Formats: sequence, C-alpha cells, structure tokens
Amino acid sequence: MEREHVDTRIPAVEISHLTKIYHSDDEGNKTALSDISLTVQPGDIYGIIGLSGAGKSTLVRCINGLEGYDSGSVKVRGREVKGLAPRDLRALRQETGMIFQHFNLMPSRTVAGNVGLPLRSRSDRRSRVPRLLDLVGLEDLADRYPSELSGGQQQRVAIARALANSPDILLSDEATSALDPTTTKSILQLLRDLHDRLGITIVLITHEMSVVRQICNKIAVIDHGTIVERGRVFDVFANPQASLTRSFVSTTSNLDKVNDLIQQDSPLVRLEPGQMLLRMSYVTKEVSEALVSRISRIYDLDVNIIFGDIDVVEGAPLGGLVVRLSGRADQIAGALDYLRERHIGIEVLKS
Ligand SMILES: Nc1ncnc2c1ncn2[C@@H]1O[C@H](COP(=O)(O)OP(=O)(O)OP(=O)(O)O)[C@@H](O)[C@H]1O
Repeated sequence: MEREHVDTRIPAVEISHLTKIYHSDDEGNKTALSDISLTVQPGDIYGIIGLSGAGKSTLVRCINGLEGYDSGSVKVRGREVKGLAPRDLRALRQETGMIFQHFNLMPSRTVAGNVGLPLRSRSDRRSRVPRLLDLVGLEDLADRYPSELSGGQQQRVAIARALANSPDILLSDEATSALDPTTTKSILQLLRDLHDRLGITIVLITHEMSVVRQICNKIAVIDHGTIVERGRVFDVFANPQASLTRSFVSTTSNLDKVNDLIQQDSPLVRLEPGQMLLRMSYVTKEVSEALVSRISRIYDLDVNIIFGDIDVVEGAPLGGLVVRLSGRADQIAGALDYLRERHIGIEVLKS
C-alpha cells in the first residue's frame, strides 16, 4: 500500500524520562511508568516485554495519545504527543495503526465492513479493502462475519483494518496472546512480511520472550514501570544482565533443563573418569567455524552432544549445546581455551 515518504532521520518514537502516575481518590497514586527513555527508529521491530502490570499498555497508550503523562516527553515522528490539537491527535492515530489481544472487531459487520471502518469515502473502501484483505491473505472471506472466523483470521482482519490508512507505525499490544502457538507463529510471520514489504515500524508489546525472539530486532525489558534492560535482540538473548531478563530468556531455551538432569542424577549426564559436562553457547554473532569437529580433531576428544537448542536470531545462530567431553585433562583444557578465544560462552557443568 502506498505511503507518504517517511523521513528516516527522525525517530519513529522517541520517549525521554517519561513518568505516568494514575491518580485515584480511593487507591491513592499509582506510578505506572517511571523515567522511561527509549528510541524506536524507522524500520525497527521494537519489542517491549514485561510481566503483567509492568506498564506496557500504559506505555502504548501514551504513544498514541490515549493517555496523558505527568512528566517527560513522548515524540512520535518528531512531534510531542502531549498538547496536540484534536485534529493533530486524530492524524497521529490515523498514521499509527493499532492491534490488540482481543481483536476488537465489530461483530455486526462483515470482514470487509470491519476493514473499511477507518476509511471515510466509499471509493476508498471500494478500492482499498480488497487490497488490504489480499495483504493479510483473507481475500476469500470478505463477506464473512467475525464469529465465523478463527482467532488467527480475526487478528488478520484487525491487522488489515489497522493498515487501512497506510500507517508507518504499527502498535501491537499483546496481539498474539490469545492465540495458540501455531497461529501465533503465522501472525508474527505476517507482521514480519508486512514490515519487510511496507517498511512499517512495529512497536510490539508482549509478555512472551519467544515472540520477541521471532521477529524483533530491538528489545526493552520493563519491570514495575522502569526499563531494566534494553538492546539489540541478539545481544540481550546472548548475554542477559537483569535477573528478570534472564528469567524471560530461560523460557525460550531448553538448555537449563540440564540442571534438572544433574540434580536427578540422570544417566544422560553421569560422567566416567576423564569426562566433563560442558555448556557451549553463542555469545557473539561472529562464529562460523565447525567448532565441535575442530575441538574433537585438534585435541583428540570425543564430543558427545547430549542436547542442544540453537535458533537463528537477527540472522545469526543463538543458543548452544550441552556436550560431554572425553579425553586427557590437558587436551580438554586446551579445547576450552580454544573455545574461549573464539568467543564461545562456556560453562563447566560437571567434571
Ligand atoms: N486506569 C488506571 N487507573 C489506575 N491504575 C491503572 C490504570 N491502568 C493501569 N493501572 C495500573 O498501572 C500499572 C501498569 O498497568 P498496565 O496495564 O500498563 O500494565 P501491563 O504491563 O500492560 O499489564 P497487563 O499485561 O496485565 O495488561 C498496573 O499496576 C495497573 O494496575
């Protein structure tokens, strides 16, 4: 869908020192966001992850002007959201599509009727709705009603509706949280395709790290209204700093299972004399060697892969292997040095 040229020099969203307090007579003041700063560049798929109540939805609502804020600044396409005239606020929302967990479709309207809702003129609806439906793969369902569709199809309708005014920014608030894993994957794939084809910037709110891993390039982790960690997705997954981030990352990998196996004294992780149980992980993107066969050959070791979990994130392998090494102690030590020099994360689990 055609869109005005986007100035890629101006951040899509720039938030500085944002603080939002909910004031309530009954329950007193509740600080939902405290000193939040983050910058979303045009073309980013920026994941914002946090537990329930962390402040994610409040943050999105500040970005699209649904919620005011107490201090700090929220700029969308270079313009401060607070204090926008109603007309400018309407324009901001038109240029900023939004999708939600529960789709928010009108049950009394057909698929085509829902998608065409944001479009003012009949001619716009006639020309654009079929193209929008085509974009989300629902061209055959135009005359159906939401109740006749699966959850994934309903979210596709909502995505088409969010794109009706050719926004350059899409805000996604837990858009896959009500969907099963397979449907989640297909919706995330669709968002990625739309990003690649339309160049749309996506701000994606979620509580699932696997969602971030699948499509985001940047991530901010939010905890009780503050950002505890941010960075490129690969770096944060490879080397999480905050304990909350570490616990999110651990939900996406089975490598921690080895600790249970050790505790249960599983035969899988029992060692003979001269053996070592090792976890090897990718911590940088610059690894392209056949490491397992190299250390086996150079140091005359048997390397038994017990299990592994490697995914491709931002175009580079991420994750690792749990292996049992058998060989002479000095040879094993040499192999560990070899791996360290090549920036492989190593953790001796048992020896
Ligand atoms: N309208 C409101 N009035 C008072 N407090 C609110 C209001 N909306 C949210 N809060 C509080 O602000 C905090 C942040 O809420 P928010 O909905 O932004 O979190 P969230 O991370 O999106 O959580 P969830 O995933 O459960 O929706 C919570 O403690 C919540 O109770």
